[in-house]
Amino acid sequence: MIKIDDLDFKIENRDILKNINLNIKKNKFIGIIGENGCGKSTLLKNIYRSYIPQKNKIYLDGIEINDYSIKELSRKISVLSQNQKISFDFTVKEIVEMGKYNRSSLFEKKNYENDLDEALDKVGMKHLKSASFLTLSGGEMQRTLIARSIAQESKILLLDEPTNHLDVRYQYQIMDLVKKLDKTVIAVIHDINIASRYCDYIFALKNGKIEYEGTPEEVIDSKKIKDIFQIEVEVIKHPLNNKPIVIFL
Ligand SMILES: Nc1ncnc2c1ncn2[C@@H]1O[C@H](COP(=O)(O)OP(=O)(O)OP(=O)(O)O)[C@@H](O)[C@H]1O
Repeated sequence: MIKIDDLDFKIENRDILKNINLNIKKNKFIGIIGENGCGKSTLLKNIYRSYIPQKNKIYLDGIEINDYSIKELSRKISVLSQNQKISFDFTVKEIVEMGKYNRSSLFEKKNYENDLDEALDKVGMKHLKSASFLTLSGGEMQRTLIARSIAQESKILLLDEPTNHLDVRYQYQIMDLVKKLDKTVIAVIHDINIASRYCDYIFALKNGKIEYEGTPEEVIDSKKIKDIFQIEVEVIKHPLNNKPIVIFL
């Protein structure tokens, strides 16, 4: 579904990403972990074309991403980024409606209202659909933005720190919700235990390179975590789901 061949990316002559190779299959939940500044957001930005790769090396369904129009790309990919600031006083429903701008034909508009309600229902926000977005709590805002990406009907969801600023309950609620969406997800995740619980496959970046990749069981290992984050940890198995969990020493 998404294939990246030997991507390098420079900003102001500095190598930010080096020799990135990824091959992401449909409906997999992919995590990207790594220390601050190692290039995680830059990698996502290359995928959603906020940065234009300096060489054509990112393919979506076999087609180089620069060959898609913006509208075509927005039908394929939705993005929840770290700095998505909405300063105008839109209602929750209006925010979700923005996800629909890429569906403009009369045929596609037929179920418009239903689709909006369904998206809001999925994230438990239907009762707040007339509320002002700016008055929502952080968790409600995040859920509204997820409803917008549901309305967008894209098959791929890119998330840059989706649990940022959320309390523990919302962190798990949002991740549970995303996991159930039946989409291909690529998420930058800071919390290693959350990455372990939700990801099918993890890429660990170090200085702009993929240092380790594999299932959570393969990547979340005390030596590898020390190498990536320079911290001492012990890795044990979660008593209920058997996933690796990190205990900070
Ligand atoms: N527009 C830019 N101009 C200059 N440098 C940039 C720009 N965008 C990113 N960088 C640099 O590229 C490096 C990688 O940044 P990036 O945001 O991808 O890291 P990250 O792994 O997502 O970090 P964090 O975990 O802190 O969000 C950093 O050193 C950053 O300062």
